[in-house]
Amino acid sequence: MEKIQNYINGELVQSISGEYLQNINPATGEVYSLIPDSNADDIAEATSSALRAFADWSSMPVEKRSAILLRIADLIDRDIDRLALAESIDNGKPVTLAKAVDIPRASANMRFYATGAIHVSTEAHITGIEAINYTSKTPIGVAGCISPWNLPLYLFTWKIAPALAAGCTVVAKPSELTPMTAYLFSKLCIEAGLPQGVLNIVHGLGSKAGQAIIEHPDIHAISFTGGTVTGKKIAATAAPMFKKLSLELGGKNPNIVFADCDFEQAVTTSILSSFSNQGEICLCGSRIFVEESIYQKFTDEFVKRTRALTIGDPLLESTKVGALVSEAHMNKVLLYISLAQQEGGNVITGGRRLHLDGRCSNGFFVEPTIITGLTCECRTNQEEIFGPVVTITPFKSEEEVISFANSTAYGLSATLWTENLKRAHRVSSKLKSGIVWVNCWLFRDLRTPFGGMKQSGMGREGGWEALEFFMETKNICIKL
Ligand SMILES: NC(=O)C1=CN([C@@H]2O[C@H](COP(=O)(O)OP(=O)(O)OC[C@H]3O[C@@H](n4cnc5c(N)ncnc54)[C@H](O)[C@@H]3O)[C@@H](O)[C@H]2O)C=CC1
Ligand SMILES: O=C(O)/C=C/C=C(\O)C(=O)O
Repeated sequence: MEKIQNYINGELVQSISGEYLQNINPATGEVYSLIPDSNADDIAEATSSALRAFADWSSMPVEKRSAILLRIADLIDRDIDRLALAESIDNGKPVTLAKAVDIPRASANMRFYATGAIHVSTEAHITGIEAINYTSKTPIGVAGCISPWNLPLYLFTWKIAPALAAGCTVVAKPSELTPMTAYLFSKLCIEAGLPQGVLNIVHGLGSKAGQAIIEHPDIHAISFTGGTVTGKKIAATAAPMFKKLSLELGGKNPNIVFADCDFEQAVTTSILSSFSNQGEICLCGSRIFVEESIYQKFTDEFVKRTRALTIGDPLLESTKVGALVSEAHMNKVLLYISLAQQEGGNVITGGRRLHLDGRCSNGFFVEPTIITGLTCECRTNQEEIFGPVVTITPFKSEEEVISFANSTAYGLSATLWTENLKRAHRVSSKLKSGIVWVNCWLFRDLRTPFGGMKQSGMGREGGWEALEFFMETKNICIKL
């Protein structure tokens, strides 16, 4: 059985304790590899290695740093089939999705920041004839990057690329549920000639290895994507240490469909925003609000197309919905479906675990599920489920749907469907979300600020904001 290894000081090594955790294929329920069960000792070693590497990496000409990161991007592209297969086996997502979205985005992340860093510029402020102020931006030091299991290599690279491009060295921890592509990535870093210690990848549990990253006094910036509960815990540890924090947390995103929308586009994209990646994307539109006059028409069509989705073996080309990431997560999703029924909801399609035939008979599959008849205040409509479960609720007016949309503790993204430009602009301005998509969903431009309001997090990723996050700003005032 394959044993995943940590990547510390440029080498692949086992954890200091020599202990391993089991890695399960969620489509079959079988253990298929082992993960180092790393602890604070491994994090200490990784951090020492990152500290040693910092002087050379941060002072290397940015063009040279960029060339190394571009080589890594090229190697991701070269290995796309292998990485997509590994991602699908580790996470349960359809291999077609991993190949079309996850892996191309991982190389795009590397390329975007490798080239972006070359164009960083700083400001000068001329204070009359008396002084010149200029601002320098320098890498903050060792950064800690902690990524989740839903978009494993996609979000892992989304954090480490800006950190490395900015000149930081990194201690990173991928999710213990999906460690495989980060492990394969460490081999690509060695092949690309990334200097030793610049990136260190330590595998293991969040409560042990992850927590040790947050607590380590020589790690000055933490970039985290994951659940809001974990984000709060991280903030509680890191804030008194005055660490810089970027937290990209959960969502309970509204998908608002006005009667004047392009109906076909709204339904087609709503299927994607509800059930892509088994609904395990923090941007999924899990609360669908439909204007009363088209509520029945929308619901009928949406149900029809949901029932047509092929749930199956993630390795088959025909599969549109794969397995949920773990048995525990599947049980959480099923529990929310029961809760919805207790709260008076009608499950109008889906609602059950699926046992497929053949090799996937013990996999963690849940039918795409649509629930109606719930109030906005109930727990089903307030808490993040993070699975293939959506609710549909009718609304009467713009004011009403804005209050429905803003009624949760989250504020990550919102989608709205209307052909009326003025309405699109007016409603967007009133939505308390970090991201608003009008007549589209998850249409990404990596230059744009990405992140949430309220309990969806703090800080923004993407574009210059992510590069700046990993830098320290200094103003130098010269009296003339
Ligand atoms: N992108 C997102 O918005 C995500 C949201 N979630 C939400 O969170 C819920 C719980 O999922 P989990 O797997 O438990 O996610 P999590 O938020 O606990 O895990 C994300 C990452 O944080 C690490 N981690 C956990 N505890 C830590 C700690 N104390 N210090 C440092 N790192 C720590 C994990 O090892 C993993 O690498 C999901 O059901 C979903 O609702 C989960 C994953 C991604
Ligand atoms: O950067 C993106 O395009 C998407 C990010 C998605 C997440 O952060 C998530 O699902 O956690």
